Amino acid sequence: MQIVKAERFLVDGGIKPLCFLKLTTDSGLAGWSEYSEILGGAGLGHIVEQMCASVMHVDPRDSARVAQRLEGLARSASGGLNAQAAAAIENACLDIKGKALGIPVYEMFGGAVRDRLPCYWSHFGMYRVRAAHHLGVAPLRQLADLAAMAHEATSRGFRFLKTNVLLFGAEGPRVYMPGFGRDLGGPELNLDGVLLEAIELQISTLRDAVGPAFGLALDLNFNFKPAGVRRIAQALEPYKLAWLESDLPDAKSMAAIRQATRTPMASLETVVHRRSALPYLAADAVDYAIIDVMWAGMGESVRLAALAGAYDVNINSHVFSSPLAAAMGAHLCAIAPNFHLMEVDVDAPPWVAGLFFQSLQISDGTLAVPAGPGWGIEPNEEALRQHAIAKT
Ligand SMILES: O=C([O-])C(=O)C[C@H](O)[C@@H](O)C(=O)[O-]
Repeated sequence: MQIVKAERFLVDGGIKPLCFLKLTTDSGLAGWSEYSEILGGAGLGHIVEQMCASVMHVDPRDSARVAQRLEGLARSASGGLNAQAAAAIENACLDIKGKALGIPVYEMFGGAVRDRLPCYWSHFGMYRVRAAHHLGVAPLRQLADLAAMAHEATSRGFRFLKTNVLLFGAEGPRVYMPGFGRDLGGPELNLDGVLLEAIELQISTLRDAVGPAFGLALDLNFNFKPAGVRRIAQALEPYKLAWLESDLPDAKSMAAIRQATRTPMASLETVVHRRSALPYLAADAVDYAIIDVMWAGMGESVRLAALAGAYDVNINSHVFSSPLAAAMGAHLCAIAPNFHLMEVDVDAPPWVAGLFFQSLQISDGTLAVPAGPGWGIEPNEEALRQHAIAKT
C-alpha cells in the first residue's frame, strides 16, 4: 500500500477555522487527521503539504517509520510547526492502518483499558462570550449568565468544567487573553488587584452555582508570569479548584508555584516531546500533564503519557478543535493507565457535527471512546466542501 495523494481542507468552524488532512492510498483507503492553524499555526498547512511530498509512495502502515523520517527531516528546526505537521501526517497514517486492519487506533497501542472517559466541559463560557451567535445560544453578558450556564452543565450530567478568565466590565464581557497577543495586558502579563478580584469573583460565582463537590478548573493559558500565577493559585485556594492550568516556559518556576500552593497545578499542553516534558516531571512541577495528540502525534503522545506515568502523574487530553481532534485525544485517554480527564468542547456551531459521519457520544459526564476502525470519526468530504473557506 502506498500514499498517492495528500489533500488539505480548510473549513469554517464558526468559532475557529478547522483544518483537515486526507491521505489517499493506491488501495483506495484514505486516512484523516486534524491540525490547527490558530494559536500560532499560521502557515502550517503549507508545511503539511511540503512534508506530505516526502511521504508519497511510502506505506502509511509504517506509521512509526514515517514519524521518525519526518522528525529527521525537520531536525534542524525541530518542534513548533514542524512537529505539528509531522503529527498530522502520522495521525492520518494511523487512521489508514486502523481501517486496513479493521480496528480502532487504540488497539494498535495495546487496547483500551476503559471505554468511557470522564470528561470536562472546556472553554466554559469563553465561546458564549465570543461567538454565541454561531452557537444558537444566548450570549453570556454577566456573571449571573455564567452561573446559569453552570446549572446547565450540572443538569446535563457534567461533573467537571474548565473556564478561562472572563471579564464582565462596563464595556461588556470579554475573554482575557493577552498571552496570545489578542488583548491588552501583554507583553508584560502583569496581574493587578482589580484583575485578581475579578478572577476570584468569577470562580466564587461558579463554585456557588455548582456546589462543593463539582470539579472546577481555571485555565490561565499563557496570560500571566510566574508571580501572577502563584498569586492566583493561592487566592483561589478557598474555592478548592480541581486544578489551575498555566503554560509557563520554565519548569523550575512551575515547580515553585506548585510547592507554594494547595491548588493542584496542570500544564504542558504545548510540550510535544519527552525531552521538553522531562524537566517539568523531574522537578515535580505538575499534578496533571496535559497532552495534545493533534500537536504531538499519537506515537509521541503515548510515550509522553508513559513518561508522566513513571512520575505518578496522570494525564488530561488537550482538545480545542473539532470532534476529530477530540476523537484522537480519546484514543490516548482510552489506553493510558495514568488517565485523569478528557477535555471536550460542548459549545459548537450546529453545522460542525454535520462535518462528520459519526458523532461523539457524551452522557453522564463521560465520553464514549469512538470504537470504529481508525479514529472512529470520519469527515464527510461533501460537508467539508460545503463549508470550505479559502486556503491560506
Ligand atoms: O488550552 C486551550 O484549549 C487553548 O489554549 C485554546 C484556546 O483557548 C483557544 O481555543 C482560543 O483562545 O480560542
